[in-house]
Amino acid sequence: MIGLAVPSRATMVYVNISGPLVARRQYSKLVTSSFRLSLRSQTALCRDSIPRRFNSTNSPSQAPKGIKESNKDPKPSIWSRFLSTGEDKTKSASSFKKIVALAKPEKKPLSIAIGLLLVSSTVSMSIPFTIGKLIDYFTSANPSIPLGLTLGQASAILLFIFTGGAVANAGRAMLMRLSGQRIVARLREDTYAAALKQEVEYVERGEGDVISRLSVDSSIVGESVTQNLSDGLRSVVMASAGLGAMFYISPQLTLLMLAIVPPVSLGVVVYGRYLKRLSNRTQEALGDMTKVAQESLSALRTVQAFDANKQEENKFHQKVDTVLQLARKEAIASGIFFGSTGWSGNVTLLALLGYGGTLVSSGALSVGDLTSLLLYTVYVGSGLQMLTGFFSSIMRGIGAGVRIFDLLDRKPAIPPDHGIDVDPSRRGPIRFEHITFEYPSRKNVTILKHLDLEIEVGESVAIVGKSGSGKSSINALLMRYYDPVSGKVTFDGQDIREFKPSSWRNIIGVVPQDPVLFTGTIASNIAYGNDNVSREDIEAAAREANCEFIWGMPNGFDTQIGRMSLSGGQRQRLAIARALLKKPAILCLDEATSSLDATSEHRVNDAIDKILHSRQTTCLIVAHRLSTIARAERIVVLEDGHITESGTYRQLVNRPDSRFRTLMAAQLNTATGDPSIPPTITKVVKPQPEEEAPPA
Ligand SMILES: Nc1ncnc2c1ncn2[C@@H]1O[C@H](COP(=O)(O)OP(=O)(O)OP(=O)(O)O)[C@@H](O)[C@H]1O
Repeated sequence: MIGLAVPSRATMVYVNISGPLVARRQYSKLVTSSFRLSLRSQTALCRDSIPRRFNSTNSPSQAPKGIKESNKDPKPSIWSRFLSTGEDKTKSASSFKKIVALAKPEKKPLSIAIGLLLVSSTVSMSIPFTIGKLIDYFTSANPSIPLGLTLGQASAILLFIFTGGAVANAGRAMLMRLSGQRIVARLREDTYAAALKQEVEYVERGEGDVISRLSVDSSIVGESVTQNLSDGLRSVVMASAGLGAMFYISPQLTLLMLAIVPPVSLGVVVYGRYLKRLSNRTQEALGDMTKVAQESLSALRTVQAFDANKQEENKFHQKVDTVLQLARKEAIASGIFFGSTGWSGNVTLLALLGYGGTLVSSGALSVGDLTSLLLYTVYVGSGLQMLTGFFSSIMRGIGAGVRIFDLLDRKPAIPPDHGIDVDPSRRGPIRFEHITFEYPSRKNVTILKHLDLEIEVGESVAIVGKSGSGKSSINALLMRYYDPVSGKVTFDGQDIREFKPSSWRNIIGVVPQDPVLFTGTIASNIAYGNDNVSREDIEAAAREANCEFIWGMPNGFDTQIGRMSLSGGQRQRLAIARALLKKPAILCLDEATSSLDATSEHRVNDAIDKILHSRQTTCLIVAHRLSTIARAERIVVLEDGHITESGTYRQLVNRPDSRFRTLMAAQLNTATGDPSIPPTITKVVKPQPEEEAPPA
């Protein structure tokens, strides 16, 4: 086939045969880089934040939006794939506008780049003309050069012009790429900030598929405003300047070539739209795939303990297969598209050569002009082909933009910065007033039913109840991760919905069951979220939380720790220190000792005791262990969504028909297998002195 190559952006685009290659290369680049990026960022970003109830199996109710939509119509008609719906069109139009707006801060470098693009394209477009003139010069019996230049002078001028073109091209590529990367960086930061503002449910359930938006979608959008814009402009310049030059050389031959443009343009539009839809589905599928990988890799110990490698491989295989099926569809579509456009290009060239040959024979056209014209045809063809790529990339960018702007524009159900600030020194009772609550994702299940609970300032209250009775949900409401369906939670007589959630959460210290430690030093983990604290404050909090083990470590508070490098009890005490450093008005302990052995439990309880006795801190304790429960001044029993019993430990165990006693007896029986053990005595195993005491 015709082996002419014309300069393209990074590679040479070979007319007729390279279309499918380019498309395939771009696609495989997209898929592999998406996976690489997603996986890398997933692992880095989510290493420490696996939600407790995170579920990656995509039941229809939990599937991301796009997948849910595609599941609704398992057999869409061929045409429905090409045509956009009204809502889709509006979203795409607004996404396009926002993508253009993203480029605004880059106006200066982009304008320079466009100027350089025009220079380099003009130089490129002069090549066929020059080659034609050179052929005529060498084949003429009476050669002459315009302006009376010698061949040497003309060659020197041409070399100078081509060098200038190459420099302009290099400058254009550099400026475009840098602007693109800056746009991607801004987009990522904004997307990340928007994700952090969302309510926990949205992110934990993977609804926003934040990771693939951060990694893949932002790159696609960034590319579409810069690289694609640059390529698009270049191809427009190539196609239009090429056509102009062709008209100048031979209008008849140009009209012959133009006969092919309308059908190709229609194909470009249809193919572009199809690609956009396919690309959206591919992004969703890639998101699913990385979620599966992320979940199992972050739980590698469990996977290996259950010898579940094969099971995980199968799960991953299914997700990879979905991506592959979509890639197959795109491969078929691009094969048909590029095959047919390539074929039409070849036929046009042959027709031009045939008709042009007769014009040369009749003396109506010189050999040089025919050569120029054929070269311009290749340029125009290549320009059109690049426009196809440009169109489909823009479509892909718009699709990715829709997904990113969905998240950027999303109003969180509980905006963290709305409301009034809470004075950190403020103290007051907490009241749960007639609370009815259901999780937004399970609206048909009422977890709390008209629950009333009051906790006085400085009082410690333990909530007990069967597993799944809603104890942690009470904590979640207090933290304002959710709002009740009806009723209200008040602090010092004021509805907590009036407070700015970030400021409200700041006066609460939380010690969860499985505390998360972030990569960094012990000191930075204790000071987490607290920028202005001294080393003395950190050490004091650690001392108060019985974290003597820190003084025994080689680098003390500067020891680097990862998520898994401390024991459960040590992590728990570090979490207590972290909570204490805030000097919180309210402390929430969510099953802080439930997974610890007796020795660690004792040390943690000892730390809890100090808080209960020495501070004016209101404590809400969700606990299973008797040893922890008994420390609270008051115990409330949660059953069937409301409080059924309330009193001190002694009051509750001595009550006839005590529900608390039944609950605890069941626990003890399960633990010991001995139904005769009375639940009235809290036995705390005296620990062996195991750790170095902290310096006073
Ligand atoms: N994010 C959530 N979305 C939907 N349902 C949830 C969510 N979190 C908890 N649930 C459900 O709400 C109910 C109460 O859960 P909760 O965690 O409050 O119970 P719990 O008493 O703390 O249980 P446990 O003692 O086992 O930790 C359970 O049925 C649970 O499956």
